[in-house]
Amino acid sequence: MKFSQVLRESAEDIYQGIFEHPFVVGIGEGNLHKEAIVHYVKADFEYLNAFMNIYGIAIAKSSTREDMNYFYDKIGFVLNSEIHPHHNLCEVAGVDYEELQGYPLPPTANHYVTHMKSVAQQGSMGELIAALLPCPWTYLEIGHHLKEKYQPTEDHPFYEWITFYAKEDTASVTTELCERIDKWAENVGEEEKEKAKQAFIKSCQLEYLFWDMAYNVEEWPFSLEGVQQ
Ligand SMILES: Cc1ncc(C[n+]2csc(CCO)c2C)c(N)n1
Repeated sequence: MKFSQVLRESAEDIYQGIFEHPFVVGIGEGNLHKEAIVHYVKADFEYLNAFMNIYGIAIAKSSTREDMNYFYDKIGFVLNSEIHPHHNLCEVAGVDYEELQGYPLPPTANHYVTHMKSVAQQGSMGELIAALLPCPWTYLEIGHHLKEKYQPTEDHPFYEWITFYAKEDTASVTTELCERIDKWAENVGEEEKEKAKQAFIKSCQLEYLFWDMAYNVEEWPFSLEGVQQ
């Protein structure tokens, strides 16, 4: 069995939990509350910045031009395309996207980003990819799941969000990262693979918790004023 399949199977319960999460169900049913949408976009804008930083770390760790070009290209995609689903959410919530930018990450989102960054800095290329993979892979499956279950038409409030993630682009980044990690796994021992699996599972758990963070409008318990992020 390919290593990417081992990873996916090890997280089956988390994927199912994500499909059933009230935020994800709320996208499908088109009845998400505004506070949750706003909280999600604020945190996700910063999450995407961190995601691009990590692609930058991947470039720093790359030894071939092909790898460098690959991660460079992915930064471009996050910069220019990942904003479309955010625009859809902002339209539904009736807020300007610019108003939701520059906020500190709430605790759970901060935890997720810190996990990915520390794995990226300290781990192997395989661990780095494992920590990043749940991001496109869970969204791709959410997109497919919602498309199939709710069969949204253009008048659905989250039609663009759902169709964006069910599209080819999210599928191809998932497939490409899987191919990369499968190739990496062919040349490393069990211990290395186990570390990558742990990084993958933790990111899956944190994907679930990111939805929870947004749905419950999670905040820091005390003011962050004067605290460096
Ligand atoms: C918490 C969170 N997880 C995943 C995504 C989806 N996503 C972010 S960047 C990217 C492309 C990777 O090259 C994808 C699919 C998100 N927006 N927010």
